[in-house]
Amino acid sequence: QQETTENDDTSGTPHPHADSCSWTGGACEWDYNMQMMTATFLNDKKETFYAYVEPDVSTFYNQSEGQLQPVQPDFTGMFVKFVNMGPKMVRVLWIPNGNTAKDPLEICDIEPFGSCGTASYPSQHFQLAWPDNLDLVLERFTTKPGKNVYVYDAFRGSYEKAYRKLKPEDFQHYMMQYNNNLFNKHYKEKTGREWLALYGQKFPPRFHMWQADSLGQTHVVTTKEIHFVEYPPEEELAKGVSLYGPRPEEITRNRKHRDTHATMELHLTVLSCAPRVFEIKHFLSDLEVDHLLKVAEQKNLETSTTRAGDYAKVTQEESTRTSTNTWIGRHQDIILDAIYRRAADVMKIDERLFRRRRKTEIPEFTESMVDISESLQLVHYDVGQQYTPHHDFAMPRLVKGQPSRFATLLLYLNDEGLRGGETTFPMWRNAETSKRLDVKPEKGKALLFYNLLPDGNYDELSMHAARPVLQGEKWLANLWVWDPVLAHG
Ligand SMILES: O=C(O)CCC(=O)C(=O)O
Ligand SMILES: [Fe+2]
Repeated sequence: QQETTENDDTSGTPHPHADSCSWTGGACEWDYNMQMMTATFLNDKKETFYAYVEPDVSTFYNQSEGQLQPVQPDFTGMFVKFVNMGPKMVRVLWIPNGNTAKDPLEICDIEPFGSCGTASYPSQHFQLAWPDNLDLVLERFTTKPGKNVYVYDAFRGSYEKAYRKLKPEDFQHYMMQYNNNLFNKHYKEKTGREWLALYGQKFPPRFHMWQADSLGQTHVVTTKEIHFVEYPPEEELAKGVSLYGPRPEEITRNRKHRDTHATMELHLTVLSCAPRVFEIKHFLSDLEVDHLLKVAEQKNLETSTTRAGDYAKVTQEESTRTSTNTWIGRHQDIILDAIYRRAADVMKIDERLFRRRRKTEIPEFTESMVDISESLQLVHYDVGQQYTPHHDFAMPRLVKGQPSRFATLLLYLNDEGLRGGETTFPMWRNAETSKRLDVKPEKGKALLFYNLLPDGNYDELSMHAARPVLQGEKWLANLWVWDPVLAHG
């Protein structure tokens, strides 16, 4: 008889937060790769946690475990997280090529007891200093493969000393990071991955996450948000949509500009299992694509920054993101509203979460009345422009709920005359090739990927890049969905 151990498969086990996610449109399904683990903290205090354990690569090909081996990617990049366990702001500096004679580059400032991070490579040299005295180096780090987290601890691990020196609130934050480091050890043992999130504060993501069991696996979504096929009159578009969503009769009225069917099917095809990447062809109709481009033309595109609307401001070399972009909201017109609704359907998330809500709408979502989606970001790349490897998440902040970018939906708006400009996942896990996974832009196609894992950790493998455009131009729209909300009020 088999002993019951903490390694038991948890499929069939109720979701530990089932009570709080019944409204999410199916997210209470428990991911079958979640496994129970125990972490030990100070004074031998133990806590259970459900960790996401990456399935054997053979299963990505529908073969039994152990049949195939993962191929080491050519790409050697990695994510690096810096933690500031001190009461003062700390600046992270990068010394390119280890050349200290040159001026180091500012990577990010870390709030007291906070963290920040960047995509990097092994054998890179970083140093930490107070922003007002960069010559006093607090800590130096050289990155190593497989080691993502680098901690500056002002009290060198002595929580007694921290207790004596810090205000109670600061000490509490110190202990959060202290416990997080302890948790990371257990988590790494269990999963082989480092814990990039911050332990002990929030639910795992409660929004639906599509399974990506095997390459080519397809999920079918039936949506009422059928394609627009003829242009609504300008007056209709100019009216916009209420912040709380259109009234039912407005939806009926705009239906006459759309396809004749009551519903349409969208297919999400798995391109990668780890990270989870799905391709959705014909997400947008030609008319909808034309509309987005028209809206973009009416705006002045600005040079893109990294992680706009986000917390960690990463000011790396200027060449990381060379495109131009602009933001457009859901409420601008009925076509945009329909695109948001369709996006919500494709993610199996209630569309009302993609806008502001009245108090009576989804009261179970207690975090905030704020939307979980950002404005659509329209991006334009000319020949030579690109976005170098990066993650769409930013490191957790010491705020309730620890909001983060959960999913990314990319909408490709053109392909004719375009060479290059692929979206690429250089860290994807597979058993066939050491090459990156390239996704070719195709007009109207969407790409969905998750930046978080089902257990709430940040997925390092979700690293991606936009390859340089070689010929023509590239137009793209980005939709980011947060867990739980962007602006935590
Ligand atoms: O342009 C692409 O294909 C990817 C863009 C991207 O990763 C981003 O804007 O965050
Ligand atoms: Fe991105």
